Amino acid sequence: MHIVSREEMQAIDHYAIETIGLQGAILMENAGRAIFQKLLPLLKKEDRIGVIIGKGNNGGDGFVIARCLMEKSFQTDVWVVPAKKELTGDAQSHMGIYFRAGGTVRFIQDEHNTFLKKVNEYTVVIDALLGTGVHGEPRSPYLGVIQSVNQSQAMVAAVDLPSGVPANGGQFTHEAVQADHTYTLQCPKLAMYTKPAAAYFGTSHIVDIGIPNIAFREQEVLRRLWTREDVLTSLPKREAFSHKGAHGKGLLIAGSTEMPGAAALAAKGALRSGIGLLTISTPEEIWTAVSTHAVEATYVSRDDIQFDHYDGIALGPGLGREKSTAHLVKKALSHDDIPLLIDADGLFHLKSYIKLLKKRQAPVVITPHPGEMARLTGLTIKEIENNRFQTAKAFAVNHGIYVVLKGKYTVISTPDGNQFVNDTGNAALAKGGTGDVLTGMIFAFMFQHQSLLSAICNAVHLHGMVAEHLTLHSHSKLDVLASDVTQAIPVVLHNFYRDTVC
Ligand SMILES: NC(=O)C1=CN([C@@H]2O[C@H](COP(=O)(O)OP(=O)(O)OC[C@H]3O[C@@H](n4cnc5c(N)ncnc54)[C@H](OP(=O)(O)O)[C@@H]3O)[C@@H](O)[C@H]2O)[C@@H](O)CC1
Ligand SMILES: [K+]
Repeated sequence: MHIVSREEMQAIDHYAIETIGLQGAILMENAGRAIFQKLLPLLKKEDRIGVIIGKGNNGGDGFVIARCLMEKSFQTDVWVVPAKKELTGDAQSHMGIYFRAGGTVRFIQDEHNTFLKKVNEYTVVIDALLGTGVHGEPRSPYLGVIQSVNQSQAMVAAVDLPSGVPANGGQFTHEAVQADHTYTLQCPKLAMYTKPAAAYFGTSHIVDIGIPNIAFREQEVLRRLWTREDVLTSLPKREAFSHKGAHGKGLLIAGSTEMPGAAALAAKGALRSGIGLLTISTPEEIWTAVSTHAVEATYVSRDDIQFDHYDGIALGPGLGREKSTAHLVKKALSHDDIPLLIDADGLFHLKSYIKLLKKRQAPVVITPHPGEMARLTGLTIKEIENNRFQTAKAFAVNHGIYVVLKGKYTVISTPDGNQFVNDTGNAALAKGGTGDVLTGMIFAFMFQHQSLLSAICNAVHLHGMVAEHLTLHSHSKLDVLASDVTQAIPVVLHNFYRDTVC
């Protein structure tokens, strides 16, 4: 499923209307009807419903929903913000259809006090004020209407976007509709996966309005959600006659005397995700501590590493930021025909050797959180968070690497500019050590998947699913530990393999 910017959505709409000939009024009819069908199970006959309509096409969708509600005899008031003559185009057409079908409306500017009273009495409000056409802070009278919707106790169902939320996300501080449900038309907009916009959506529903796929292909939208179906069709199949050497001989350079746990967690993540052979390089003082948790691994001293012996290298978790560990990053980068995964303190050192990235033949994957990304790019964390998609893509393309920018919605960017968003996981993962487990999972998958991209995306997806599994069955979001994540990988993998179509 594609994820689009406001401009891409407008271009896709335009293509569907002008080139394919699927008229705007038809798309609007499809949108309103499809939203109504999805909304219907949430409605009760005794509900008092207010449909609130703005002057653009978002309002036009509202007229279609109002007609569907009227046909099913729901108690509905339709409130219109602009004067009648301000409505144009498809919205005007659907207002006409609504009137000729027997509908009536009230204008907020004529009955402002009644609107304020009524909005508090509604049990359901349909927000069809502003959609992708909004720019900047909602102006009067929209701002006041948004405030009264937010103060009401009604369940708020937003059409396409909660009104006032910019479709492209980014920083904003103005008031916007706080929806309980948002019915996003055709495909998600960037706002759904960025802060602070994502918090306004409530439960998101994607509504198919019939725009043909060719419209997306023609616009070359390079961003999409990585779905459960993607995982099920790309999980690796283990050949009956395979042997341990066929599933990756990996070197994990991780851990320090202060952070032995990071090495253990990354190792456990890799071992639980199917790596064939794992060698861990940690300071010798902590071999015993780490090997208690990773008995299946072998160990190598930092001075004795033979980089060429491995199919891939992961480095960084708990490595430490001393100069003595920096040369390991340089050495790993210099062995340019070995795939490399860099995380945590490895990313700290990477900044000094960033030019080596372009010289490599084998792929590099980095897994920064926004703080690490800020350090690598020289931007602030705020700048990263406000432009997650753009900064991650620019870094991936400029350096020819895969960037896994972690967060509530982790964004995976490829060297050729494609981006994939992960929507699994929850706040149980907001804890030290869970990133180390993810590094281990990606590392193990790198050796076993058909493509590096599906290896990375599947690991991120399953890591999130493990958190969801834990909080659904046996844990709260507070008490999940990174070691719990490693222990629950098997049940989640088991469930996925049960459903797999590989
Ligand atoms: N195109 C299609 O095929 C389909 C589109 N569909 C639907 O159309 C929606 C997009 O429609 P849209 O482009 O008309 O924009 P929309 O969000 O309704 O509002 C624009 C109006 O708001 C106004 N306005 C802007 N900023 C403002 C502010 N800060 N404060 C106050 N007012 C502000 C602006 O006025 P202006 O500022 O330009 O004078 C303009 O009049 C989309 O989200 C989806 O729901 C579906 O029907 C499927 C088919
Ligand atoms: K809306």
